[in-house]
Amino acid sequence: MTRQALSRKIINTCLEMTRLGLNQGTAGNVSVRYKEGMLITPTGMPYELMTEESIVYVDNNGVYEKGKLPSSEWLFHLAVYQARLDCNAVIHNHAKHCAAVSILEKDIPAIHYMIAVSGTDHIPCVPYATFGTSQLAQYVKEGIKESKAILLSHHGLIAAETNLDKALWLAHEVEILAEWYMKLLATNQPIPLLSKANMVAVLEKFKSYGLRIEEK
Ligand SMILES: C[C@H](O)[C@@H](O)[C@@H](O)C(=O)COP(=O)(O)O
Ligand SMILES: [Zn+2]
Repeated sequence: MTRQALSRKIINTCLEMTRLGLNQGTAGNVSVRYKEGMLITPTGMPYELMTEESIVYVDNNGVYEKGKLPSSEWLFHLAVYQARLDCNAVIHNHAKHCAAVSILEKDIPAIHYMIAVSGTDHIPCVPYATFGTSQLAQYVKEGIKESKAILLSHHGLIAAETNLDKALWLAHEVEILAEWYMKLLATNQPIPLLSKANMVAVLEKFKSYGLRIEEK
């Protein structure tokens, strides 16, 4: 895909993220792996105002185009691409239920077999660090090796996948799981979890299940 087409796709993903209720205001950011770096949304710009020209190229050394300012979270986007060679798209948001679970500093455990969309048996919550810092990027780098979706304590969600459509799908699935988890926690009842063996069986089945969401 050309840079122009990828940039349009990034903006459409941002708009769809808002339409799905996964984000508010200028929170969140989206990137795709591109050449020797990535294309990423600019910092602090409402998604509706973005044009293809607003999208910023940042190389693997963190050097970006003159006259443009990339997302304040470019460090953790690069960290994901370094940690996961299987992932080409990264979405970050402040989805309501993901953020709520992250404020409790909790992982989302195996409450439902769809947890396996993360590629493992839980959605980890990585420690808190100030947004935009190398400390946060370091926590993200460790967490994302374990799972394609992670919660950032007192902040939100990161979802990484092979393409933007899949990353958006993953972010949506995790928000639903987070909503169920918050509702379960509110019952004050013990929460039964699927066993390791249950989750291993689902993870195995997912390897051949029709989860292929190709680029539109
Ligand atoms: C303060 C920022 O909103 C921060 O939360 C960041 O993580 C975010 O979600 C959006 O920042 P950018 O507009 O710089 O991408
Ligand atoms: Zn954020």
